[in-house]
Amino acid sequence: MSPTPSADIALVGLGVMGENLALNLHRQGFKVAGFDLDERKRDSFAQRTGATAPRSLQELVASLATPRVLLLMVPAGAPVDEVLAGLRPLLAAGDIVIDGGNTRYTDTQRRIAELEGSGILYVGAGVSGGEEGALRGPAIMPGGDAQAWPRIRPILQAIAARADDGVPCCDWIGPAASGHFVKMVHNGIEYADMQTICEAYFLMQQLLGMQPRQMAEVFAGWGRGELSSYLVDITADILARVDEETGRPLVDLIADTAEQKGTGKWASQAALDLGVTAPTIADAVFARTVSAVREQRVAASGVLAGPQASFTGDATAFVEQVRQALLAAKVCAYAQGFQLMAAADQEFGWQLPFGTIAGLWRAGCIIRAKLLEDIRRAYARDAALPNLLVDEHFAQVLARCHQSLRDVVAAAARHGVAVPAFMSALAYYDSYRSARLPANLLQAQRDYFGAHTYQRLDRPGKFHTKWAQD
Ligand SMILES: NC(=O)C1=CN([C@@H]2O[C@H](COP(=O)(O)OP(=O)(O)OC[C@H]3O[C@@H](n4cnc5c(N)ncnc54)[C@H](OP(=O)(O)O)[C@@H]3O)[C@@H](O)[C@H]2O)C=CC1
Ligand SMILES: O=C(CO)[C@H](O)[C@H](O)COP(=O)(O)O
Repeated sequence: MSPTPSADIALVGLGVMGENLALNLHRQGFKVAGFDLDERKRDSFAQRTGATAPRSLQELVASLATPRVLLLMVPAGAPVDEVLAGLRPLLAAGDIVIDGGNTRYTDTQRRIAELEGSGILYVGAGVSGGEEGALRGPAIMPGGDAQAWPRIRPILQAIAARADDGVPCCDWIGPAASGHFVKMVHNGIEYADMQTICEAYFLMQQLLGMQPRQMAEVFAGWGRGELSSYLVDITADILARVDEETGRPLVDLIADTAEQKGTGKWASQAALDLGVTAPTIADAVFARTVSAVREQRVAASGVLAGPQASFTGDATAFVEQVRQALLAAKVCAYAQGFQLMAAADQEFGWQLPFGTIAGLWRAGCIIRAKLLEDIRRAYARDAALPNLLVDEHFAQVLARCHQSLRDVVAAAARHGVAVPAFMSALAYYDSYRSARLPANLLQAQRDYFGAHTYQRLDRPGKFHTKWAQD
């Protein structure tokens, strides 16, 4: 006789995230079963967790208590479709499938449509925190079929990180693909956060000639103040690390060619599709793409002219300006990310809980930062905030820091140091605070060559001018 199905949850995909989430679930007292195509991963999982690791999806499903809960942690794209195709004939109405990978939200929309009528409850859940977060407590952003939430809530909230006030970093995001959309925006902000930190490092290195060890101390100091965040902390650690073989700072030995898996690009594409201004997120993606053409850059560095100036100012004062510039740019990037979510909210009618989202990003995830508590408070003051920049707290932060952002961007331009994310954050700030922009001339140009019409400030309606004089 086969044993009574009793596992609380099945993990499909026992790689970096899957295995660590399984260990986390096991530690929290849940009975876990796991499956991976790779036999060695199944064996390692069974050894580390003491849980069952059946050899087929059929046996996996048979080991689960009903209604069944399955968490997919396979690579985004075709593997998710493959697993779903294998699972579908094995599942019944009321069973819950959670895709915890970095799935593009449009794929989640498609899969929800494909499962319609099956009774299977589908959840797209963004998970952030990397290997360590998966093991100790990630931030989790589930969205999809709300009927699944009462059943999966105790499981997901038990394994999630907790913010300082004890609130779990996992809450219901909304219907359809909202969970994966929010995770995509998280990653877009992550790209911008990482790029602005890299630009701060680059400026201190290129203009002030600072060594990684000195910059490690600077970042460690910043991490104790208003820039307190996981990414600043790990930057300090990285800069302090010495290569054992050569005795040199390890960071100096790492090739300056960035890779990417696509979530930042998707966030930028979504911004373009939804008509949202998110230049700092997009520039963070472009900063990776230009870094990747290293051979061309090396060749161009011997051909193309740039300024010869060397830095002559007060180094200590400049480091403080860079800190303020980093804070200002960070606020601009978060403002863009929240604008992107607001536009999706309008488009799809998701009713996204912006304050809750900021709250659950306070711990566990890669962008966790002190600033997120301020964002949570901003949305508590005004749930319909048109832009984070106009919240009273953040308007004051920008009032205090925008001049440093200007000075740093100007210094970078004068010395020929590329800081695309700082520059686009400043342009974003200045564009958003400008009551008048030159789009009046642009509209006239469109009307001139294409009779596209324009609107006037002094009366309603659409107008066309016959611009060319005979
Ligand atoms: N790593 C990270 O820091 C984070 C990753 N994510 C996301 O989580 C998901 C998983 O990532 P990660 O754990 O890093 O990836 P890994 O590649 O480490 O693990 C994925 C696992 O899924 C297995 N797999 C692939 N296809 C199937 C299938 N059809 N059936 C069963 N198992 C399968 C793979 O096996 P094999 O290797 O043999 O193909 C592999 O063991 C991705 O969407 C990723 O973007 C999200 C947050 C952070
Ligand atoms: O989702 C994550 C964290 O939240 C991953 O770390 C992210 O996918 C890394 O992205 P990339 O490889 O494009 O830098």
